[in-house]
Amino acid sequence: MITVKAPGKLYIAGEYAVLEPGHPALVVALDRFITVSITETQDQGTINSRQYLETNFHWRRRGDQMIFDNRDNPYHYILEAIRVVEALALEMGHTLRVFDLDINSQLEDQGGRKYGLGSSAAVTVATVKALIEFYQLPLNRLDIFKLAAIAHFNVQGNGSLGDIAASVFGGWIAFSTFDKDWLRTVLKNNTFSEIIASDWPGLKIELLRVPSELELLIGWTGSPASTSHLVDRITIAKFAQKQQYQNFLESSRRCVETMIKGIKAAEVNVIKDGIRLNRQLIKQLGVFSQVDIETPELAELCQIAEDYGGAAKSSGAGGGDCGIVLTDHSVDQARLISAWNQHQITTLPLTVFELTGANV
Ligand SMILES: Nc1ncnc2c1ncn2[C@@H]1O[C@H](COP(=O)(O)OP(=O)(O)OP(=O)(O)O)[C@@H](O)[C@H]1O
Ligand SMILES: C[C@@](O)(CCOP(=O)(O)O)CC(=O)O
Repeated sequence: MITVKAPGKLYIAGEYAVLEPGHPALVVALDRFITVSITETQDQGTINSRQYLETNFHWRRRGDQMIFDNRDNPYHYILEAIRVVEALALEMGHTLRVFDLDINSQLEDQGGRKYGLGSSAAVTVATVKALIEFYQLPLNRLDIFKLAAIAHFNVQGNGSLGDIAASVFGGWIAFSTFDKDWLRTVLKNNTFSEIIASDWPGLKIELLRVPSELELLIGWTGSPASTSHLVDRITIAKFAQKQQYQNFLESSRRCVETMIKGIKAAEVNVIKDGIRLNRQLIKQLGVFSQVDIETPELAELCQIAEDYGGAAKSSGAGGGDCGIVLTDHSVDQARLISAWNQHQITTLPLTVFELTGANV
């Protein structure tokens, strides 16, 4: 049996603008994981997720096809990840085999409510990593990003794939997305080996080291939000409010680039001010798009954190899920957390997950 894991993530800054190439976001991997185990079997394989226990998934192999009943299927990301890696394995001359997959997630609470920590990305990355080990494909981390990004893109279709980058590379990263029209075109005309070997136009993944006094606090509002639904609504506003959207893109780009410089120069105040400016930009985007990105619960979470000297904003698509706070020595974290508790905001006790030789 082979067991691999992939971490969840949170966006720190640059959300929505990062959907356009050339507009960076900051994103971190967190020390909560989705684990995938793969075991070779005969004839019939199962796909089994601890979070979907009633819906065991049965499949057979007919030649190079997986045969299953689509009505059983809550496993879109996993199946697409398998399809993509197996297509590459075939191109590389491997014979496909039958296996059981077992999935377990730490990215939701006991009651099955998601925290907004990128479970769809983590399950895709973990499945890709498991299959790559199973077929012993000689691939590097950027290859894994590309395969998982293709699988996720084929299912969700409207994300930047920064969540996949965080889950593959770990730590703090500056991420700019690639040209989606390019990917759509090459997927129709090229082999996976060719696509993996090419430079993806626009794609930039830079690993960053943040100053050690900078700490990340995460507050959870307890209400899940649908990222792809929120992104669709912003996409409508992008065409209806062209000029305001362009202004948003430009301001977000400048703001995140300043933050990246601040990180490299270890200037904590520049980074914190960047969070505050990015919060305002995203709030304005919500107002002119008429999308509730910073909900009243997220606004309260941020206000409390600001009262104690933290720099706070909604994380990711907003509409619920989590808010993030950057703190330094000047912030009394214990009092901030106790104020959050009094307002039904749950602190998620997570830290940034760095990939080291030992935990690749
Ligand atoms: N433990 C799991 N087992 C199998 N599939 C999972 C698991 N966790 C998540 N998924 C897949 O990911 C989907 C959830 O993706 P969605 O984009 O709604 O949430 P998310 O990625 O956690 O959220 P966010 O984008 O807010 O970070 C599920 O519908 C399922 O297809
Ligand atoms: C709004 C967006 O920029 C960030 C979404 O973040 P999250 O998955 O809601 O944490 C969308 C994306 O980058 O895919």
